Amino acid sequence: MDVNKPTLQEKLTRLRMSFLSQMPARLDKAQQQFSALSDDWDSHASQAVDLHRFFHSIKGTASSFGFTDLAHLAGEGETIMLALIETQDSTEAATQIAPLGSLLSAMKQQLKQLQSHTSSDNGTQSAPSFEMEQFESNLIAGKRKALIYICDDEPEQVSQLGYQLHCFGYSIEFFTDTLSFREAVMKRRPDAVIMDVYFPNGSTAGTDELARLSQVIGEALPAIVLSGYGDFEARLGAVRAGCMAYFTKPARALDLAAKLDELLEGDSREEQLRILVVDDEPEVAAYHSLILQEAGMSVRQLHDPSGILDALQQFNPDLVLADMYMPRCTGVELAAIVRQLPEYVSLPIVYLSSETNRQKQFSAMQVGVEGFITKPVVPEELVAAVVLRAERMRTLRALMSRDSLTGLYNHTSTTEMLHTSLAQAMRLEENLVVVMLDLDNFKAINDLHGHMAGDQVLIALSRILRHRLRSSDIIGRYGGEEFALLLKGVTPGYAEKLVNQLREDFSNIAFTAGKARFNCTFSAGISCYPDYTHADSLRLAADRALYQAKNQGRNQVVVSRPKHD
Ligand SMILES: Nc1nc2c(ncn2[C@@H]2O[C@H](COP(=O)(O)OP(=O)(O)OP(=O)(O)O)[C@@H](O)[C@H]2O)c(=O)[nH]1
Repeated sequence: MDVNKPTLQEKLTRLRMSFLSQMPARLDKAQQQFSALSDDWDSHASQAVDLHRFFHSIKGTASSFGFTDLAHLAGEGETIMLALIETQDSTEAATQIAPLGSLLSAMKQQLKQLQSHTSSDNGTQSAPSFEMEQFESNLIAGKRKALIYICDDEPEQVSQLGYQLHCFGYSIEFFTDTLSFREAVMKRRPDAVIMDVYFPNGSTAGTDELARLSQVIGEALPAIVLSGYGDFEARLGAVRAGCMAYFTKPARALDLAAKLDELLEGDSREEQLRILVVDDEPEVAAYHSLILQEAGMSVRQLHDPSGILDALQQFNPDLVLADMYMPRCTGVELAAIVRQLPEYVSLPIVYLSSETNRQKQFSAMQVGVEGFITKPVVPEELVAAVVLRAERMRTLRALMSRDSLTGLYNHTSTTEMLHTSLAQAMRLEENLVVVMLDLDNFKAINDLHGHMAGDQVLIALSRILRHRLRSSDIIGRYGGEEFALLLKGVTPGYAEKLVNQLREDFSNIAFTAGKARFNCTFSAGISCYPDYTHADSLRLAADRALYQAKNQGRNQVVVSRPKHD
């Protein structure tokens, strides 16, 4: 762990302090509004709504931050103001508002106490009543190249396999004996292990070592057995050591890569869930964002609901988490605006509010929102509620936009993304590289080795692309054996180098079909914005470059040099 990096607890404490530091000014303003309304309700009636909002928002924020007494006082103020606004009797109002004077004093008193506690705790006072530390320890690990340890006493048998796994995008380290393997695990935990069974120091030394290690470190390492033997004893040893899969030699790198991906929680390139948090209170938005970010989600905050259209277009969220009461427009109105847009009719919207009135919650949901989460939220529950709905959205979207064989974006969505990525590149004034990539002589592979062997090649290429490109890059299966890549913010020269490296690595992957072994290559054409400024011209330029690569003998990359757009 990076000791200089603030922990979740420290970040939350900062937010809470920031909230407290703004309270005196907000209380002063509330005091002025209260005095004005007490003096002359009719002339200042519009301020009543503001004062109600003040109490409502302090109730929600204070409870989120665990300042329960302050939240309770604000809740009393909210009730008084609501009754006053609803009765609309200005003669009664002046007397009914009187208790707010002592309530505001009590809030100031409470604030002083909180400030002295928080500063004497040196900023480390524990946040809300829930188990933040436990939540922190359950966080999803960040993304990086997965580290795989291969332990086999006959390195020559696995070196080729290791090399091919490296081509798929894994970081590989080899060990030839169980002792050095154990030492390495104790120093740095791998993401997964590929372990032989038989070693000179014992016929089941490999799986015995895994079993021993799992006792020492308290959990089984994600492990695959790769053994020359497939007998019952060896398999039983693997099961008892908690191994997830068993392969006998010789194993195909593609099959091992598929199993490793499965072990490493499915698709290691799975994009983060994108959540748009709409709340006019910056600290509250930051607080909820922090919880969702720490759980591995990508979060954007929007404090002014009028920015919703741009935020939807630019961020393309999987879910919107919106406050219900905001000054410019309410959460209900916001949801109705989103629902006016055909492309967002199924986007999940969840309200996050301290509104506890069931009737109000119910009518707020009539505009087609997915749920209602009441503040203060327990982080685990917020994450669970958001993930559940956002993932459902992802699944639906994937069915519509992904190719079923490779899981990559299909032709339609790749074309759409070319347009949106180009618009984004123009806005950010950064490059956008388009790569059209086509397998060489693929028809011959199908004809010689069968359609299923051809499918394995397509899957292998898509796997390499997913492993090796950044999650911000777009990878599409543009046609049968044609792929399109959209690489953001890179130069054509960098893209050429990258694609050439991919081309070389891919050409080294050995495929098998029955007894036959074969390799496959691809050719690629590259074009770049701003050299070309229209989606069609970008794609056509990359296509022309690809055509040139094919004509020049295949297995090469050509960059389009523009004459005119
Ligand atoms: N196995 C398999 N083959 C496919 C799939 N989609 C398209 N193909 C095949 O891809 C082959 C493409 O052949 P061609 O367009 O002649 O190109 P090529 O043989 O790769 O030759 P060049 O592109 O000129 O190097 C055809 O045989 C298609 O049947 C698929 O999903 N699976």
